[in-house]
Amino acid sequence: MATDAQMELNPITGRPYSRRYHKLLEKRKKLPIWAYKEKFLDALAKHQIVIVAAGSGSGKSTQIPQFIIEAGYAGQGKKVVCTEPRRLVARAISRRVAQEMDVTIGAEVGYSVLFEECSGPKTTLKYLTDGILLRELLADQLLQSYGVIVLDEAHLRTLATDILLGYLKRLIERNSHPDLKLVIMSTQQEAKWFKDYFKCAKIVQVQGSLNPVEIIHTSNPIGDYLEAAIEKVLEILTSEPTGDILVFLPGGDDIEIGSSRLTGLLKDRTNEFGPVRVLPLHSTLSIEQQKKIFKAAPPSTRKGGPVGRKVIMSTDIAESSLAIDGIAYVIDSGLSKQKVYNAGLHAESLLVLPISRASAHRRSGCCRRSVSGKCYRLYTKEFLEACHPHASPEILRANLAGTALLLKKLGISDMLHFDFINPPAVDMMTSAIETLNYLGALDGDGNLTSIGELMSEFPLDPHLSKMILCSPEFKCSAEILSITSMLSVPHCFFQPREKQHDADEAKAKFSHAKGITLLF
Ligand SMILES: Nc1ncnc2c1ncn2[C@@H]1O[C@H](COP(=O)(O)OP(=O)(O)OP(=O)(O)O)[C@@H](O)[C@H]1O
Repeated sequence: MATDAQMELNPITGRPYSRRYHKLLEKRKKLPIWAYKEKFLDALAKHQIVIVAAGSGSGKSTQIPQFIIEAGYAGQGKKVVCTEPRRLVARAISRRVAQEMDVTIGAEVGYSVLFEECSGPKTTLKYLTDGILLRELLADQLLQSYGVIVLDEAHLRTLATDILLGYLKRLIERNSHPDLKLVIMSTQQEAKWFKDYFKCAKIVQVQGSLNPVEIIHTSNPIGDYLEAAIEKVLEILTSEPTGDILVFLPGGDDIEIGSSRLTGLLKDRTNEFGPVRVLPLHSTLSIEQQKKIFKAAPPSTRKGGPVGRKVIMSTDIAESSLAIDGIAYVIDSGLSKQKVYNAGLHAESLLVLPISRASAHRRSGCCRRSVSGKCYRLYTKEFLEACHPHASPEILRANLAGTALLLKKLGISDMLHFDFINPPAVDMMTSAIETLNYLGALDGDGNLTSIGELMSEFPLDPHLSKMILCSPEFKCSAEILSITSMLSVPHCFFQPREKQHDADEAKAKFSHAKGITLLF
């Protein structure tokens, strides 16, 4: 017979809660953030801006928006939105939250990322990328349709989050939307940045019950981090007790090569290592692949035999954006891919660079949630000491032409005096304004021209939007649209070193005798 708790009706759908809801609720109650629910809601009731300072895995991304909904901040035309810097994370977390709330994804809980809208008229909680919220400002400058805006992972300091912080600060200071509440979520170490910026904000510090981590550096620099990481995985599988392994590598190609090499090395060796599931984790993963990350490790294949494990090979996405349970060992290459703008060449590049000390700390923290763990750093202590304390905010190293155009469209004419949390260098801003002037988006007085107005409607680099707008004159719109599309998405051609020949053959189908390849 169903118990009273099982017969309880979901106030959102009017239907009894499912069994999965009750199972997930038990898990949710064990998250560190759960003990801070009242404290957080009390702070939100009394303050317009609340900073949640919590470590990775405390449950802030999934629970805080639900607490806000339960407390009645949505409804009467107002939504609660939560920004994530990464598309994959917005999708993954919103799906999980829909399950936890026992509703259908795309109905009451939805998400919106570039090229994908999964929400409807009933949506009251929406996860979206910070870039999408910025674009939404163009249609609703006072953000009238939002009751609460949650900026998650603010410590990552993406360009879009920094602009949103500046814009929302201005909106709140001018009292343009007095009912709006702003929640900023960050790791503990970086919360101070936001408190200094928003003096009137209330901080809610969330302490997690974390286990100790043993940190092991190499004594000498490593030549080939991928080989070293694979060797370390095999060593752990052979000599360390049960627990999953998380390997941090800089990019998708390393991850794909590493995963296929490791899978090959483990083939037919279940008796020795137990069943091991090797899983890549990077931005271009499908939803099906991404779901596997959260599934428990495979069970043992024979009675008394070694237990199963997961080995996840990931970019920095697992560092603080996605919390994965059961990790006992972290292997850290000490590297990540970072976007760098070269103002001289007017070109942006993705470079493999050393991580910051804060990043190394976060990576090691990934193995201290459920069991006490070990973090193997594939670099020396001296290497770490030479690293920057924090990654530099994207706004200090990015091409700002698109930002300048957007701010102009939002009526912020004096970008040089805009209150950014970290103002970019004056010459970077001047160069952005010069670019817009050169493209005809601004007139001599720095005002938006009519073509500048149109350009700002495209979620693209201003060079590309100008190119599209000029293409009808030269009767080449179809070609320009293809080129712009290819330039606006991540690299479309996957070329694993081990399958170079097959990859080249597949790519050759797209080449044209009259086409040329430009090598910079
Ligand atoms: N997409 C998902 N699928 C399955 N479980 C998930 C998913 N996302 C989160 N979880 C579960 O919810 C827990 C809390 O995750 P949550 O993302 O809220 O933590 P967090 O404190 O925000 O960490 P982070 O800063 O790393 O995102 C995780 O430990 C995991 O058990």
